[in-house]
Formats: sequence, structure tokens, C-alpha cells
Amino acid sequence: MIQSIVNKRGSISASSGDIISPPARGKSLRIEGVSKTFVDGERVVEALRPVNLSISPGEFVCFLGPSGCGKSTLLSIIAGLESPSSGSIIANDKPIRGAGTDRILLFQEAALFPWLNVQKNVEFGLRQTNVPAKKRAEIARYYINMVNLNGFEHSYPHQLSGGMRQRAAIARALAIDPEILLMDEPFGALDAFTRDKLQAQVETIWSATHKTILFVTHNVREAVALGDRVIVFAPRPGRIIRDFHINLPRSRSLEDHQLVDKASEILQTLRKEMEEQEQEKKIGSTVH
Ligand SMILES: Nc1ncnc2c1ncn2[C@@H]1O[C@H](COP(=O)(O)OP(=O)(O)OP(=O)(O)O)[C@@H](O)[C@H]1O
Repeated sequence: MIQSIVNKRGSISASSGDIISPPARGKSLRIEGVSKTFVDGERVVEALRPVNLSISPGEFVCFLGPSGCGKSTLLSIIAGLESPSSGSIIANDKPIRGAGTDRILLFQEAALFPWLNVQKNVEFGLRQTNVPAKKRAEIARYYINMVNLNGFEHSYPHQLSGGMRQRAAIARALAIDPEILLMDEPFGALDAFTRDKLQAQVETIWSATHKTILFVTHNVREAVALGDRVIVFAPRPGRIIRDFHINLPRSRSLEDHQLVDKASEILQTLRKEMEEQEQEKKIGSTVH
């Protein structure tokens, strides 16, 4: 569907026949010794122990782990919304300094403007960068098509379902053409059926656009279904405990036995780590 609109040179034919530049491909990311400690009065929270991670251009990487293990903190640091306590993030050999249009962060709740319809929401970022009105409309229509929201251009966010709102938010992010998409539990608030459909859609969009995607989830099967890699985090303090490479063929079915086996291997790793931590805590509380 999407591939059919992208011609042989990689340019996109919009509905009017205009040619829009091909989407920018993903950037590489190097996360070098990135840590974060929050200090709130007397309270000090070590949210993230130093993380080292190398991500290739166009890789789909899932961050998996229980609540409070620093996944969102790391994503915010990569987005440039939070500064690290130590270390640095390098995108395509350039250190990140603050937020930029090469990295877009998407949240669980689609942050659409309620006073703008879908078309205007998707056009919003393009308006900020002074893209002319005609081209803006064409690009927005292209991405609205990509997320299967054609026919809803004039609907307002309150007239859409949660899944449709999230698709509109994805279209708005893609319209800015970031090289890196940062998705923080984007489907966490959706029912299982809608979630499955959106997972498949994100995978299709990813294979058509070759963006680098970092995707935070609590759901092990979702991580294995989508990721080239699943990076497993553990809490207190937040840190990476394993980096699984998922070599299963795409597109993946959640019911596929290899996927189920991989998911249970990852879950076992996480359980073992949590049990060991509990054990250490118990020993620590008895030895004084
Ligand atoms: N602004 C902040 N000030 C103080 N502590 C914070 C702040 N943001 C996060 N933390 C703490 O840092 C730790 C990691 O939080 P973070 O939100 O990154 O975890 P998470 O793995 O994304 O959790 P969840 O899956 O529930 O979203 C938590 O203990 C949290 O309370």
C-alpha cells in the first residue's frame, strides 16, 4: 500500500501528481555513559545507571522493563527534553544538544491540538517550518493516507477513537520527517485488538520509511513482534541488563511459536533479575 506510492527513485507521488521529497532515512545513535539522577530536596533518585548503547540507522529497538526502570527517562534524554547527569548522545556522529526536528517523541496519550482538525494537526509542524500551504496540504494528505485516516481529514480529535487519535499523532510526527521516532508506550491505553492493528501499521511504516525507531513498552510480546532488538531494563537503580537480537522473519505473528518462545525467554530473564534483587534486599535488611 505505502510502497506503491513511493516511486523507483524513492520520491513520493502525492495525490495531485506533485513530487514530494523521499522521507529521510534513520540516523545512527550512540548512547555513551548516559546516567540520570533526580535530586528533589532531600530525595535523590538514581533513575538511570550509565547506559552504553549503539543503534544502527533504521534499526527498530524496543526498550522493555517494569515501571520505574528509567525507560522514559532515557527516551526524554535522547529527545533532548531532559539533560543527562553524565554522558552524551551522538546522532550520526553529532552530539545532541537539546530538542530537534530530527527526533520526535510520541506519548501514550496522543497530544493533538483539540481545536485543530486532523489535516491541520498533521500540517502543524510544517507550518512552523514555513512550508508553503499547497505543499503542506499535500504532505499532510500523504501521511494521513499512510496511517489509513483518509476520510477523517476534517474530524476533530474528540470525534476520533483512541486508536485513530494515535494514528493522527503518528502522521503528524512523520510529516515533519524526523530521522528518529521515539515512541513511549504509544499503544498502552488501547484495547488489544486496536493495539495489534497499530503494531502492524507501525511495522509497515517503518519498513517503508527506514526510520530509526525506539519504542518503549511493558509488553514482552509486543517488543518481540516489533523489535530488531529488545533491550531489557531492570529498576532500582534503572539499568540495562540484556540486549536481545530478534532474528525472526517479518512480518511476525503474536501467535507464532518462535515469537512466544523468545518472549518467554526474555520474561524469564527479567523475572530472575527481579527475584535476585528481592533476595539481595532481604539479605541487606537482615545484615546490619
Ligand atoms: N522529574 C522527575 N523527578 C524526580 N524523579 C523522577 C522524575 N522523572 C522520573 N523520576 C524517577 O525516575 C525513575 C525512572 O522513571 P521513568 O519514568 O524513567 O521509568 P519508566 O521505566 O519509564 O517507568 P514507566 O514504565 O512506569 O513509565 C522513577 O523512580 C521515577 O520516579
